[in-house]
Amino acid sequence: MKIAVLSRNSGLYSTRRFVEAGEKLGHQVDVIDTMHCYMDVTSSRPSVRYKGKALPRYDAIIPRIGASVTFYGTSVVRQFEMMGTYSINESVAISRSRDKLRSLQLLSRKGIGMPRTGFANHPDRIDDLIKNVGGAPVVIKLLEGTQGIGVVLADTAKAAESIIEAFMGLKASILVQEYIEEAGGADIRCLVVGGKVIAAMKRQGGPGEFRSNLHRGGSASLVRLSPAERKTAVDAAKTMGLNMCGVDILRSKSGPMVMEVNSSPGLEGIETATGKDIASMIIDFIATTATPNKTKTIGKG
Ligand SMILES: Nc1ncnc2c1ncn2[C@@H]1O[C@H](COP(=O)(O)OP(=O)(O)OP(=O)(O)O)[C@@H](O)[C@H]1O
Ligand SMILES: [Mg+2]
Ligand SMILES: [Mg+2]
Repeated sequence: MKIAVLSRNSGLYSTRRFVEAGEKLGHQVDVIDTMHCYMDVTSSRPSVRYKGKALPRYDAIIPRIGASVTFYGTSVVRQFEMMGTYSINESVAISRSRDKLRSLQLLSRKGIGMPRTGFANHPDRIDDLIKNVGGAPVVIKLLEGTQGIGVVLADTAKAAESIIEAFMGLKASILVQEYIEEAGGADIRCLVVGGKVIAAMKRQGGPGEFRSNLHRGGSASLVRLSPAERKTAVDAAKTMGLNMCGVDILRSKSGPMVMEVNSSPGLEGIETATGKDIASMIIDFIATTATPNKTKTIGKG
């Protein structure tokens, strides 16, 4: 097969691993810089142009769309879909999961466990917003944050109000969430591919840190999932319509709670923690699933 990895940087661990694994399995794998693709969207024979030439026909693409380039990146994926190229994750599903508001609304509608969450743009009654998710302590998150930046734990209602006011002053959209203390500064990353959890790891924050992000000094280890956790991860992936994703779960007193679903999950942490060749498992999934001109929208909303 001819596979393209849409990635801004061919030196990234995950990108390199897809190329390595694909070539080992006998496929041709090219890395295409998403942001350098351009296209004639009105042509009756859609194509993607790159560095002065039309790209050859690929059987499948693996989009690795960073959060900051979601808008343009998904439009490039859409163009490939119009050409009949199979994308492991569809453009609509990527957009859906990127929008935290939209994805939490959809997950909640499907009855998937999640921390009580309030969204606000500019509430007149911040005290009510906090009370509505069960009162302090609460976690306040910037809608656009990643790597744990912009995620704050407020111990008291007073602290929460000041933090929310500060974010509002910066015109940032925020989310206020019940703090799941019993998670103990850890979360579980479940890697779902083709409706199955193919790998999972526990990430534990450093001492005194409630955020488990590896970028914030967290450490990863192997974990055994309960059947309920496995089901939650698979249901979340299905709700988002993603064939490949990382589902982040908190272990709470009332069962697994989904925090977010990531459509471009990194491979380094999870391959290291589990010792599995995950890149090859993903390439294998593509090789058995990719059918030309069969891009269909899975998931709703
Ligand atoms: N409601 C909560 N209760 C307890 N811990 C939480 C809660 N929300 C987040 N955390 C902790 O903070 C970390 C960062 O939060 P979250 O994943 O929402 O932020 P992010 O900036 O989107 O990170 P990412 O890089 O994973 O996208 C989580 O991995 C988890 O350990
Ligand atoms: Mg995130
Ligand atoms: Mg996270």
